[in-house]
Amino acid sequence: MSNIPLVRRAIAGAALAHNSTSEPLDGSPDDGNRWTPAALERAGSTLKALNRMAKRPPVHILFEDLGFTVSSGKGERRILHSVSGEFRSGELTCILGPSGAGKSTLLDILAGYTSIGVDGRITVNGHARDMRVFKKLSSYIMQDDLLQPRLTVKESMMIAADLKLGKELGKPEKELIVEEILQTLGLWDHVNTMSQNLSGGQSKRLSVALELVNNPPIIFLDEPTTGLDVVSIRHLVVLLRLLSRQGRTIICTIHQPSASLFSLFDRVYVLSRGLCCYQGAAPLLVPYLSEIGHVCPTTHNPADFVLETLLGNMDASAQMSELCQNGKLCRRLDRITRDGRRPVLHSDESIQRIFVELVAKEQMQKMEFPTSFMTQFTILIKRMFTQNIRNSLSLWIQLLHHISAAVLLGGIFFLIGNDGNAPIANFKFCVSCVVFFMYTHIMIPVLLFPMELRMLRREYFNRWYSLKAYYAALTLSSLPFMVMLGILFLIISYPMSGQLLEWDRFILFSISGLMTAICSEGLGLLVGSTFSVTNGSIVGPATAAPLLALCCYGMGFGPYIEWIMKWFMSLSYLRYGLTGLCLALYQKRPLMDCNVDFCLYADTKILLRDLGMANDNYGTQIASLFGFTVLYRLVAYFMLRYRLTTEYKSKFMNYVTKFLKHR
Ligand SMILES: Nc1ncnc2c1ncn2[C@@H]1O[C@H](COP(=O)(O)OP(=O)(O)OP(=O)(O)O)[C@@H](O)[C@H]1O
Repeated sequence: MSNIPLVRRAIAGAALAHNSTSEPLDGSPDDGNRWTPAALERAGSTLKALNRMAKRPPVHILFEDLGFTVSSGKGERRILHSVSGEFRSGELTCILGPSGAGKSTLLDILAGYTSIGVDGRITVNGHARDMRVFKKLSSYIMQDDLLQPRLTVKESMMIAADLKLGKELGKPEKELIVEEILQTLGLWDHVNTMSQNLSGGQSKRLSVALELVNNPPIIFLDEPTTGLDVVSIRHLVVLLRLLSRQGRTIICTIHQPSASLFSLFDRVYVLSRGLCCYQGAAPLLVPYLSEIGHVCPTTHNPADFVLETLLGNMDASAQMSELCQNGKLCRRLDRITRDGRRPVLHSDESIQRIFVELVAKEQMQKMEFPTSFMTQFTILIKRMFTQNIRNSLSLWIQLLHHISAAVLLGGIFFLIGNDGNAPIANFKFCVSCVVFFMYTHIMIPVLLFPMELRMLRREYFNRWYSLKAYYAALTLSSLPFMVMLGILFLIISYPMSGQLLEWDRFILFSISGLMTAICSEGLGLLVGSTFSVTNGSIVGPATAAPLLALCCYGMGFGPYIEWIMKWFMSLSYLRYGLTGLCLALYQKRPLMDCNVDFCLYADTKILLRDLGMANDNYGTQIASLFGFTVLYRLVAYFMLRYRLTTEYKSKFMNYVTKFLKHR
């Protein structure tokens, strides 16, 4: 039996009880009436499903002299100035600071999201951070709520569970975990709501919920409370605190926590102007400030006070940073915390031993992701199909676009297909078909993929699936729609334009047209995965235009095309598409009808000669189109990999730096 209502009541009770008290900031004894950490821990024991999963070792993160520099045309700019600090398991830490202080930057670096321009040391349980292992242990909940718009809350959660938990748990257990998380975050009433219809706060909660599914030992959250109402904020922070009590290391940035919220955090890391101004127990922030002459009035929220102090006094950041040695003093400050306030889960030595064993185990494991390639591929292709089918407006637009374009082309080139006096017009029909397939399929990924890329970045970074599985699913998911709509276009335009009604010609014509479409989508994907929407919408057509010009070059003087132009034309995949279409229509064909005295091109051999296609072979055209498709998709894959993988970026930057140094 599910104990979900109990969970929700327990957490809500703990949060409300806390809300209704005016407990001192250094914590309160558990007197039975007021909220205390112990009361929260009792509530935590009701998180049965999540508790059952908490088997992984605690993780301590230590960073020393961490710096971050960005380079721009105007020179270098230092964002983080050699900050140090420590985040421990079993604690909920809040990174506080004025806007632009470097909070998100620090979180990005600690989570491994940013690695270029970073200097300093990061150790995990006393060992240099191994990103391969670290990524398996951590989740990063980013500021943007990037959700699959046409999936319901429950569907999104179950997909996350299937991808992140694999076969570790059965469907009933996964459902229980999903229900528990959704109940806890107040989303249970919206399980059947499409993500695109959720409010801002609900979307935020769902993006947090998705990353909690596998209950990772380290959770980074960038501004998780943005857009939430006070009650939801409290529920979320209470949940995070409960999770930390199970031995997790939870670090989040929060803009301006209220006083009661502030007291829920175990530790605070204050950043200002890229300097660490305080790191230590949350209750000790006020005494620390008063020791250095900034006395916080009793009625004041300590979080507001420290921000006001840092913003109001230009020297305060430097003064405070110097006092805490830019974060190096954190351990000493920590020891000042009175016994019993913070649960000590393991000694450092035992943690290190367990961790070494875990790292060795993880490194031995060949499987980098919780599920196999096939499982990821199946889940992802199902998700993509579901999303495509549910986007009915887009399907209707595409259907209308294909039908109207087919009718328009059929009308313009009406019944000219067998007219020996109008072969050039029929050639234009073939060019129009190439243009139609090209622009339709280049522009869709150019405009849509950059948006999808942001979602992919989040899921890929959090190791939901491999890029290969995603890319295979992406490549195949659009194929059925493309083929069906393309055939619909051809079924209308081919007979309307009066082409020979022979099945083999129609099939060859369709294959050439559809291969042009598939190849164009590959090129669109390459542009979409390399450029933003704005730049891509310029680069896409700008790339297509010369390819198009090259594909029609030589019309009327085929045998006299210069060798250099022939070479350039061979670089345009559209030339192969167009030649394929022309060969399908004109090869091995009887004389065309001629209603005037003389039709030069009634013999289609002469037409093919003057188009420069006399010596071309249909199979070669299709093979070349296939080759270009593979090439574009491979380059798009590597571009995507380069953009998503920080390791690739750092390796590339290292090579560049070495190269420049040795010159
Ligand atoms: N890649 C970058 N290039 C140039 N400047 C950057 C880059 N990354 C961060 N910055 C700058 O570093 C500073 C800190 O940015 P960051 O996003 O970490 O601030 P923050 O403390 O999270 O602010 P907020 O609370 O407003 O989100 C900002 O001034 C930002 O413009």
